[in-house]
Amino acid sequence: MKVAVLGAAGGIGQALALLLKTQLPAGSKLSLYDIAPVTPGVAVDLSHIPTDVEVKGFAGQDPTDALVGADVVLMSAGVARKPGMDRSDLFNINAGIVRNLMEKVAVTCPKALVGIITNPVNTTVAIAAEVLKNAGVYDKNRLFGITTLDVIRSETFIAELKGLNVADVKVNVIGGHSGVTILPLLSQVEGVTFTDEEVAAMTTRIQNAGTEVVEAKAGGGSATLSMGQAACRFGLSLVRGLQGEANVVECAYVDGGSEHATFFAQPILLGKNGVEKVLPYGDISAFEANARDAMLDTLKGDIKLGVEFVK
Ligand SMILES: NC(=O)c1ccc[n+]([C@@H]2O[C@H](COP(=O)([O-])OP(=O)(O)OC[C@H]3O[C@@H](n4cnc5c(N)ncnc54)[C@H](O)[C@@H]3O)[C@@H](O)[C@H]2O)c1
Ligand SMILES: O=C(O)C[C@H](O)C(=O)O
Repeated sequence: MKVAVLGAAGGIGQALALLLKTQLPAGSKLSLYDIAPVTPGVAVDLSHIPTDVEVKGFAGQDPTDALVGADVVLMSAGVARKPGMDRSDLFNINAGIVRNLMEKVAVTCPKALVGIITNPVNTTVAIAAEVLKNAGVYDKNRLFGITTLDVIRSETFIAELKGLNVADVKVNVIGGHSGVTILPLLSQVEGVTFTDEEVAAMTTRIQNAGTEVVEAKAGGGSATLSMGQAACRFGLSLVRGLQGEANVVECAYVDGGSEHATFFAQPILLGKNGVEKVLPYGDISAFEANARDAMLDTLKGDIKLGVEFVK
């Protein structure tokens, strides 16, 4: 199994690479690419950790060598938010970065499962899809916007609020990955009841959690360590699916035939070809149905921006 991380010298990339080096199955290969010249050094550093995962690092303008033979590509290349910015403010720089990298993916490893971390995810995933379509290699089951950070935040915050063991808390988060498009389905959390006030406050906290980190880092970037953990969880789930493990389910932002929007985050069953099945997200409360319907214009606008950028 070969996993390539694009943006591997960055805050997320280095955390993710460390977690993958220690958690990928024995015999895996980890390929690190970034434009930053330090990247081969990051790989040498990681290679001294005694696990059976071979690490190679690549720097420069062309990711091709890092992508050859990749089964999974996780992309965090791009710029991060500073206080006062929205994720959509990253579009001007990150759209071109994602397009250029995806053009290389399309040629070098068109069958790889690709997980996009680079913001604004609602838009960059649409860009990635258009690039793959233009190259004639688009398979909607192999492209994912990684929204796992919203899931692990939900699990953490609910466990804290309700005094639960976080390992027992499972939450679906649907929609997209920014502001009102992040919708945790609190009504479905087993063994927990929330007052209306708690639902409103918890939903807002989860939607604003990225901004919470951006402000706390005071100009030093956005979530990197929690995102490294989230991307590792999702990347390992992709690998487990590829290896034929049964019942691997994650929420992700996919082109899954949703009635709501071309791309929509919801639970998916992962398998040997990526998305095995898009799962229904189940019954939701009136509050959640209203929030879902209210987000759709924003989400569709974000997607349109990505499609038009490539056209
Ligand atoms: N999906 C999510 O939930 C989520 C969570 C946190 C952050 N993010 C996003 O992830 C991205 C990365 O965040 P970060 O904190 O790691 O930023 P960072 O600045 O620490 O790292 C980004 C890395 O990308 C590299 N890079 C830039 N252009 C490149 C290119 N063309 N090819 C290869 N590498 C390139 C940079 O050299 C840098 O090492 C940001 O867009 C951020 O908003 C997404
Ligand atoms: O908020 C950001 O800009 C980064 C990321 O999308 C997050 O949710 O932490």
